[in-house]
Amino acid sequence: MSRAILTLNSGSSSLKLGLFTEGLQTLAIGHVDRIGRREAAMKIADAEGRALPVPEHAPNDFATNAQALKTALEVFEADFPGLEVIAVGHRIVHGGIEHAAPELVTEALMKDLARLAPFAPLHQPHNLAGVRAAIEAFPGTPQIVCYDTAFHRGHPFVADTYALPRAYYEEGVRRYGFHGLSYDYIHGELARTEPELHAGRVVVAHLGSGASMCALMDGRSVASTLGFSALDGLPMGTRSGELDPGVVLYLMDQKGMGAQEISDLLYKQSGLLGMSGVSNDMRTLEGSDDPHAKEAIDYFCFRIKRELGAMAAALGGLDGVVFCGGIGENSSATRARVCAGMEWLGIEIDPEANAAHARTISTGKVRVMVIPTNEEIVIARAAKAVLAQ
Ligand SMILES: Nc1ncnc2c1ncn2[C@@H]1O[C@H](COP(=O)(O)OP(=O)(O)O)[C@@H](O)[C@H]1O
Ligand SMILES: CC(=O)OP(=O)(O)O
Ligand SMILES: [Mg+2]
Repeated sequence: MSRAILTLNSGSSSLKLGLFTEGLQTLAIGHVDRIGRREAAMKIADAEGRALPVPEHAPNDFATNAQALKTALEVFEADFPGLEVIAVGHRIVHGGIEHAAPELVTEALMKDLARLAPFAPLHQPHNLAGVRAAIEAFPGTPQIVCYDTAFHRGHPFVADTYALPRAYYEEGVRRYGFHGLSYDYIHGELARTEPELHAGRVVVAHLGSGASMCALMDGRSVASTLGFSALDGLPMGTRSGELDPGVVLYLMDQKGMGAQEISDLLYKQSGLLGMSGVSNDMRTLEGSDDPHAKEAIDYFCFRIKRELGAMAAALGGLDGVVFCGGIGENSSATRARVCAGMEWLGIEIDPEANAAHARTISTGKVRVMVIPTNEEIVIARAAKAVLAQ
């Protein structure tokens, strides 16, 4: 029987599972896409990217995150019979002020993390449901959590605060930033393969269903476009991104909307979906000739460009840009749009390298790279480290 570490990562529309040896070699990565939609499906591949069998499943096996997780675990067990899972690592989106280092799950910790659910309603409840499901599936096995907010906790005060009365900052109304596991991975890859660039000023654009950008100085996060919740900054699949708080006051005062209604609007009906009226999925938008789909893409790219300028200012210059996440890794059109007209900042793209998704796609003084992110291995490393403590 071989021993393995399992990782779970519940995104807002997808679920990723990783299976690793104790030595952190990848055995398999499973991916359930478009959860809750008719096209939802699971893929599982070995370390070389070769597809492994997915047994027949009913259409509603992936109707909710919890169902998708149950189905995915069955697929893993069928493909790896007799496996002994020695630890399960989980991505938890929000760690709040108190939680940064990866840690073992206890009942008290689960309660504490559940209190943060209102800060990240699209993620935290799914994340915690994943932990509960894994406890049930692997009773007695250590469950380890690591936090998407942790990588940003060293932000300078000006990048960590809002201009509210001080008491709000003290009680936790801060700019946390997210996608920290992804940025941690990219920082590690840069340190390993591009040490000079790593020592410089790099903006990483994590563009998936959730999207954000992070300014790295010498490998440390100094600013992020996401703030208190996973709603700030860039527009996302179904989330508005940055919004004048006056809009929220208007919705309350003039339209009589309550908190739940506004929350649904901003988390689930806005962003690429709301603007286009077509889809939250970049692949669908790129294939659509609806003018509103085009406008949604225009806005997405414009905001990334604007934030890139802002982050370069926060860094006092720019040496590199890294694209990652489902859109960042796969949409050459988005990368080309974001980089167009940025020569003033030293950004120039080689169209052929960009179309081929090459690791380096730039010709100018700023190095522009496409690095596939790997939140799963970051979770597995954390789980192994906590096990060894
Ligand atoms: N080949 C592609 N071209 C354009 N967009 C893509 C492509 N493949 C994936 N995407 C987009 O990536 C996004 C999902 O990113 P991902 O990082 O998997 O999301 P999540 O945040 O749910 O983990 C979707 O908008 C999807 O359309
Ligand atoms: C924090 C966040 O937006 O996560 P995801 O990209 O998984 O939705
Ligand atoms: Mg994601």
